[in-house]
Amino acid sequence: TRSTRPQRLLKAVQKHATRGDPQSVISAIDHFCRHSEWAMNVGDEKGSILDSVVSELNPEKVLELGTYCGYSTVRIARLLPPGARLITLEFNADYAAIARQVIAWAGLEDKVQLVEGASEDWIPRMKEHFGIETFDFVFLDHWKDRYLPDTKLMEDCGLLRKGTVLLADNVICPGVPDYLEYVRNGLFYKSCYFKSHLEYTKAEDGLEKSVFLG
Ligand SMILES: Cc1ncnc2c1ncn2[C@@H]1O[C@H](/C=C/CNC(=O)c2cc(-c3ccc(F)cc3)cc(O)c2O)[C@@H](O)[C@H]1O
Ligand SMILES: [Mg+2]
Repeated sequence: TRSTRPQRLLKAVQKHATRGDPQSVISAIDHFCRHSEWAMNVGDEKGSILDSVVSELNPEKVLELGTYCGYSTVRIARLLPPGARLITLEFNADYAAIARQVIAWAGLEDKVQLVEGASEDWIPRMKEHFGIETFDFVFLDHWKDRYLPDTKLMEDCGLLRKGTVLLADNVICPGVPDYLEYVRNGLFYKSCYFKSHLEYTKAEDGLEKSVFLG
């Protein structure tokens, strides 16, 4: 049977990227998505904004919601200091299998824990299962109607502390209106918008950075 797009993306990584070199993995995926097949990775333009937020924050404990093929997982993990940990949640077994191989090709498996399952099932288990008290940084890039309920769930589970940074992809395209209203007009966050473009296109999109006020 015909291969899937994530499988073809992984093949492109294995063909063009150097094992143990995260930047070459990122470049191989961006080239594949720009010149062969579009895929819903955060991409190079928004990825540079993601890089600057992570580099400035130097987080120890990171949570990613929605691994997909592991592109943003590699972007974030490559910037983390030794001993820092990234937990990424992915409930599609096929995507998780591809992402594990992409993360391994980049040589970042020691910094990353890919958990196969739904965010709403695993967010409440972060403390007892992973020994996580609070997260320093959360990247939201899963189903767009899950951003707001999962943010409220993280609050309720005490996983956010004063200064925790949430960075949300796709706040314009496809858009997350309920989440935006909550972090911009609610009382719990200081929020700002980073205008950019939808990955590999000229359409507008952007990232919303929201700092939890505790
Ligand atoms: C509750 C739960 N738990 C665990 N994993 C979960 C989960 N909910 C979803 N996932 C996982 O995360 C990824 C899903 C990503 C959803 N992203 C998008 O839909 C998306 C779409 C576009 C887009 C823009 C314009 C278009 F014309 C078409 C598509 C761009 C993007 O950047 C996107 O992120 C995917 O790997 C899914 O299995
Ligand atoms: Mg996205």
